[in-house]
Amino acid sequence: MNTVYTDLAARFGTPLYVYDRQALDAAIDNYFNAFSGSRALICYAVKANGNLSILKHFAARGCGFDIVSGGELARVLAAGGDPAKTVFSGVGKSADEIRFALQNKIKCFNVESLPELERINALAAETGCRAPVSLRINPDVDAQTHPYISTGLKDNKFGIAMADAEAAYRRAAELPHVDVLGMDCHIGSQLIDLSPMVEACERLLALLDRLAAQGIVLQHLDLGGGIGIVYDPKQDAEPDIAAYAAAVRRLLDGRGLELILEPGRSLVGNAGVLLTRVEYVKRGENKDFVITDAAMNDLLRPALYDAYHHISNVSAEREAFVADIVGPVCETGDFLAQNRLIGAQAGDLLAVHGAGAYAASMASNYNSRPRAAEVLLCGGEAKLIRRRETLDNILADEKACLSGISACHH
Ligand SMILES: Cc1ncc(COP(=O)(O)O)c(C=O)c1O
Ligand SMILES: N[C@@H](CCCC[NH3+])C(=O)O
Repeated sequence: MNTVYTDLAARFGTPLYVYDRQALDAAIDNYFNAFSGSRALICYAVKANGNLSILKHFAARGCGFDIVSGGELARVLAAGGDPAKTVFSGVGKSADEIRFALQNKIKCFNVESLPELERINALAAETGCRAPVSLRINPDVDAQTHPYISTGLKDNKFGIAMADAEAAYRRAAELPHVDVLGMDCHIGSQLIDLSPMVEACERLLALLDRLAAQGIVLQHLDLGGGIGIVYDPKQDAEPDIAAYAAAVRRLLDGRGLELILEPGRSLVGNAGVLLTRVEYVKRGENKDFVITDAAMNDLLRPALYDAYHHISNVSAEREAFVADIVGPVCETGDFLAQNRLIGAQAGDLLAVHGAGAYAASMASNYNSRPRAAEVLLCGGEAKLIRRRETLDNILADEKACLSGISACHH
């Protein structure tokens, strides 16, 4: 029995996300050690877990941030992160988001298309400044990951095609209100074999050389995020960050480029669990179900990608049976695991592992379920870093509009 988890569940209720600061530190140290000696800036990808206390911790550890919305920039600012270490990715940056980022003097826009480049130039002119830009190049490398989280193939919506890249850089160099600083890519997420990332780096460097020959000299190379984590200890191998770092450092040797990385999942994924209580065990003719108080709105990954998360019984070891572990949401796709060998009975506390990344940040209020609380373990101390949402929180914005509706009655 894990008494820490049992105590936390009793104190804060379930479902509950629990993160371990020591594990966050170990993950960031892993990157710092692998890239020590190179000019590398780690820009944590806020989308993986944007909790303000986690951002504050990464900022204190010297990290910058990778954002994909004005909302994520607001998070970085609220957490005391440095906009001058913040890069802005994403295919659909709105004019308001671009203005907000210009006003806050972010490090760089990772530009994903020519129309976006023109818009940034125009808005920088309007704001009376120059916009720092990098072009996100789609290297057409197969990341060999789930198709929904593969981003570096020609058919994906992300980045500027390699074939169009030189012309795009020439256009950027002509624009009066942008400073062309760098080049970036991000080929996908949850990569276990990192050789496609090295291949992408090689392709980008070849492009960088072709540009230099035309007088367009860049200062930084941003290789994105994407390094995977072990979700299933029986199946997954640990990605070799040190070997990846060594390969990248060899390729960059003597080039004087600043290296930027945008890891998300690999910094937080295995630092978190989702604690959930078993409400019922329902035995069926063909199938058994373990019904928990956590659902797809708390952890979407199994429903969305058929993703595997290891699930353990925190309360007791019991005789195991095969069951679907499902939540209370009214969707057949609402499962945390399917056909899983698990020993559990009503009232038991379960831990869903690998829930530090893309769990709380993808949570929703579907079925009017309040989003769960989040706790950060700091040594022996448990700190609440997000209060459990209340029904009042959920209803407030609609209640505020109700009187207008009654006025419409005929
Ligand atoms: C542009 C960009 N950078 C960084 C990340 C973070 O990726 P990961 O969590 O796989 O490290 C993502 C998400 O895949 C992304 O789209
Ligand atoms: N949300 C995804 C990863 C997408 C990464 C965003 N670019 C996951 O849970 O695995």
